[in-house]
Amino acid sequence: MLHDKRICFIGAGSMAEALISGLVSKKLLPAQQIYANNRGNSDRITELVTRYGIAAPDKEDPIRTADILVLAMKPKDVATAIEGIRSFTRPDQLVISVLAGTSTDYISSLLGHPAAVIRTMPNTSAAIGMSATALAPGQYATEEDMSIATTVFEAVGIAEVVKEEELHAVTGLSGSGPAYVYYLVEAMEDAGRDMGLEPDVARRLILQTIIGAANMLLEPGAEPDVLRRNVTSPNGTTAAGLAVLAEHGFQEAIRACIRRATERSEEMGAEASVTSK
Ligand SMILES: NC(=O)C1=CN([C@@H]2O[C@H](COP(=O)(O)OP(=O)(O)OC[C@H]3O[C@@H](n4cnc5c(N)ncnc54)[C@H](OP(=O)(O)O)[C@@H]3O)[C@@H](O)[C@H]2O)C=CC1
Ligand SMILES: O=C(O)[C@@H]1CCC=N1
Repeated sequence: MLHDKRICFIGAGSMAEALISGLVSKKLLPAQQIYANNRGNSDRITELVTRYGIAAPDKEDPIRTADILVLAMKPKDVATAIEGIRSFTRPDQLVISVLAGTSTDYISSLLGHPAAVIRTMPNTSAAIGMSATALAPGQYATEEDMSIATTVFEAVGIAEVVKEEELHAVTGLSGSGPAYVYYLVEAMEDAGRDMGLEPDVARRLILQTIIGAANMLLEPGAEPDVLRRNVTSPNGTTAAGLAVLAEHGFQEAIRACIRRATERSEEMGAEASVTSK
């Protein structure tokens, strides 16, 4: 479906690289049909061209000729970025946004035409084909547009269709989510070091524990509270450890973290639209 399409990334940072890496390794379309541009860091573009074999830069042409534009700059930069490319865009292009907080209507208004915009929230695990992505169509996007966008994100992980207003919560949960897991690993590694374990041994044990637990949860009928109880022997080590987590407000901390990240997504969307005024 995408084999003859041209995709141009506007913004070439971490998220663009994760998607490019995933798309190229999954061979969803030839790497030479993928373009990336940014505000002006040409070394970064050269790095992506060399690393993934994507097409060499050409400032205006890929934007004019692309079938799909992927907006991948920070939300605060979207107005300036679109101002810079607006005259090269076409009304029939599909616009996929990965921007936190930023509404499809706002992007259409910046483009100045009823653009088919699909708002998405992937995560950086797209780089290894393991993103958890949610997508929502803007008011001018068709079913075919959604089908194309879903194909893109299914190539780099799983894709779930949600209502646009739910994307703030998705951002707090799974967009930012990899960072929470890395933070947990950092804390577990510190603890392992404190207990005298070799860091490389501790890392291997921690990662296999996380992978094993995630795979247990993927088994049919698995529930986290049941699995947790299965680990927790009465008066044993797990019960002792979990009691300390409860004393430190672990569950409340996680809920507050995701709530705050969700609110921040809402704030960033509002800030981006104020900046452009
Ligand atoms: N990082 C993540 O885990 C995730 C990020 N996102 C979203 O992805 C988007 C990008 O985030 P991330 O990749 O982390 O950010 P980065 O800071 O890594 O990259 C931002 C990119 O945008 C470019 N840019 C800035 N201004 C313009 C402009 N006017 N025209 C063209 N390009 C411009 C920058 O170019 P230059 O270097 O030249 O300044 C840079 O290439 C954000 O909106 C974020 O909400 C979504 C899901 C997960
Ligand atoms: O931190 C951020 O704002 C972006 C959005 C989700 C992950 N990173």
